[in-house]
Amino acid sequence: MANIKVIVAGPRGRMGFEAVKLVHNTEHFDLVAVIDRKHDGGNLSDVEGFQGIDAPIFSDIKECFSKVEADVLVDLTTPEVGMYHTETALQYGIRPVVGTTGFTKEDLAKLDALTKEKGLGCIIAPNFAIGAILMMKFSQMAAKYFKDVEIIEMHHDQKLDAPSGTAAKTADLISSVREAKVQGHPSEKETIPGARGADVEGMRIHSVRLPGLVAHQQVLFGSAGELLTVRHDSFNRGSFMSGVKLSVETIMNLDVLVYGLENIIE
Ligand SMILES: NC(=O)C1=CN([C@@H]2O[C@H](COP(=O)(O)OP(=O)(O)OC[C@H]3O[C@@H](n4cnc5c(N)ncnc54)[C@H](OP(=O)(O)O)[C@@H]3O)[C@@H](O)[C@H]2O)C=CC1
Ligand SMILES: O=C(O)C1=N[C@H](C(=O)O)C[C@H](O)C1
Repeated sequence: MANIKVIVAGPRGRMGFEAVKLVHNTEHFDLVAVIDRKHDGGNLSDVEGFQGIDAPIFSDIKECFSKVEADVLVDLTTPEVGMYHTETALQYGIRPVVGTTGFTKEDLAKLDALTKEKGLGCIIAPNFAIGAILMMKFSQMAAKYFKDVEIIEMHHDQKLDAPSGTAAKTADLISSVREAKVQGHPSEKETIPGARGADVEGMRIHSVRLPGLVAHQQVLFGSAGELLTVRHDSFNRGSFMSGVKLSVETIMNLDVLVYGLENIIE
């Protein structure tokens, strides 16, 4: 079988850097280009940290798709840019694997429609780490028995979106089995706005941002006389790479939108 031709958007970023190395080091993947707004027209091998990794650099994604033959775009940028890149990839017949978070429900609906129209696979992965997928699945299982849930997600202080994509997806999975319930005292009042966190059908999400953190989440389930905590920690970005690899391989056989790796992990 031919190698899978991959473009990475955001190569100098914390995730993009790891993804470039993954693609470069995977025998059946070829890194055919990168999207980087700061080095248009150059070659990645001339950019600090990428010595020996040969790939043309484009700042304009449409120019890149017009000139380079590719199968998959791996996007690791920002919410607005990521949405534009994903839509453009689908328009050009290229399958997007999107790690970028911060997409709204409307964005997801738009991409679902576009994926169907084009008959192309698209993976939106709020979290690529296997442990994080299990943490979300275990939380979904627990929510069937515990209706009172608080999600605490904790990230580095350079993160742009809140809540995290993982927390939003966890809330989604929990909502699918939990009847909406207003938690806490019915008459509770916030004397400082935001004290009780974001409200998703009565469950609460709290976003912590601190230097030193990478990506962490705990889901607390409370009931009379007991507390269940489900927790996951990513200590480095290497933790996400097996999920990126699996996504690039799997997307070649998909023709629908997949939101969350729990849908493709056996
Ligand atoms: N799904 C998952 O498992 C994970 C997802 N993420 C998500 O991945 C995304 C990237 O995270 P992270 O690597 O930490 O972020 P970084 O800020 O380290 O990297 C973002 C990259 O996007 C680039 N970028 C920003 N704006 C543009 C633009 N207009 N055009 C082209 N490139 C642009 C930046 O380049 P420049 O230097 O020029 O600004 C930078 O290289 C985030 O949305 C994050 O939430 C993160 C970890 C795991
Ligand atoms: O920005 C990050 O770092 C991460 N973003 C993703 C998210 O928003 O859930 C995945 C992981 O938590 C790291």
